[in-house]
Amino acid sequence: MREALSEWRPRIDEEIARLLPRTLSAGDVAEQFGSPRFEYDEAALTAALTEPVWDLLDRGGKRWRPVLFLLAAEGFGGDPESLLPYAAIPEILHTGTIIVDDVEDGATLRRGEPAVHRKYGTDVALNAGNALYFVPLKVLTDDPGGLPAETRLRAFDMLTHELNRTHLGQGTDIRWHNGERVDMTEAEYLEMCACKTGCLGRIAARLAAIVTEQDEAAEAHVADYAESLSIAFQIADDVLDVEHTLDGDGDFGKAFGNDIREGKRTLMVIHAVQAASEPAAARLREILTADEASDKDVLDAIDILQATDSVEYARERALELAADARSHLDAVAMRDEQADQLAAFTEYVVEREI
Ligand SMILES: CC(C)=CCC/C(C)=C/CC/C(C)=C/COP(=O)(O)OP(=O)(O)O
Repeated sequence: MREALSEWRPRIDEEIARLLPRTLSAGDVAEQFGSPRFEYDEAALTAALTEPVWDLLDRGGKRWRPVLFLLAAEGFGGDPESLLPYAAIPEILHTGTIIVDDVEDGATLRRGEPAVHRKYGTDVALNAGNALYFVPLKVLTDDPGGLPAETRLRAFDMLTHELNRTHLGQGTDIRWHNGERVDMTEAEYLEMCACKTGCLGRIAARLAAIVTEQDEAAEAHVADYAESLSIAFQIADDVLDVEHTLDGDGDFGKAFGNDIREGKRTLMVIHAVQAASEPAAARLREILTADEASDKDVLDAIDILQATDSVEYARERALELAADARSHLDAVAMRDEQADQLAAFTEYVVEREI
């Protein structure tokens, strides 16, 4: 899987650059929005719209959603080379959501450097991040794959549905946070996660099925594979945040105790609140809802997660979700080589260390 990620990465970035030029010229603006009524300042346009986005893209990111798209599309018999413009869609959307998410969470670091809003201001970050949500619509309008009109409508319909659900999931998480709730059930948590995180994976998978004209059953199976994979990814990511905090590992690209300081409701937290003694659960809630958690608070919270075996529990759930993803894949008729690579993806997700 790691090979597929590094092999496709430069091609994916080329496509993103075609859709989002690093330097935005007045000509690009005219092409996209019609003749301007005044002379645009090219440097200002670039600074407002593309520089912050490329700053974030150049810092890294795994690009696993486009690779999932390419493998699934090839597995369904499509030509990945000619479908590359569609591969950029989930990455561009993902980039928009992490910029906005960092504003909403008050995050300090992203991919090892100041979050976009910390570096460029909240106004610039929100505007540039939100603008990314519209780029996929332009890809479908421009129609680089020469798709029939009804296929493009199917893709529009899918994007509308999944992006709405992403915001429903994010909204639910924000409400829990603002309401200082930590007593959600695991089922509620997994549903929130399926929306907030799973929908972006579903977009990559469903798009692959749609542009290669698969039937609805195949689209549903590959979407369910991607949803379980994405939730496993999220849980593994949350576990890594705890592990890297304990190791003091700066390479992870997030601040010490990032998730605990942000008061993030993770599967570990939900499990610990249920499994801990009343005083320990109350202490965990106090830390997660504090305006500012100290280093000692972070370590106390991690102690509670460990004492209740919540880190181990989350790791096991991530493994179960990875197995569930593989079972959905088994139901899809796909070329063996790509099906095997997509199955290997589920192992990569839970085994990765960064
Ligand atoms: C509507 C809205 C704002 C929704 C927010 C949704 C959101 C930010 C969910 C978190 C998803 C997640 C696991 C990000 C890390 O992805 P990754 O491990 O692929 O990160 P990478 O690209 O840095 O590798």
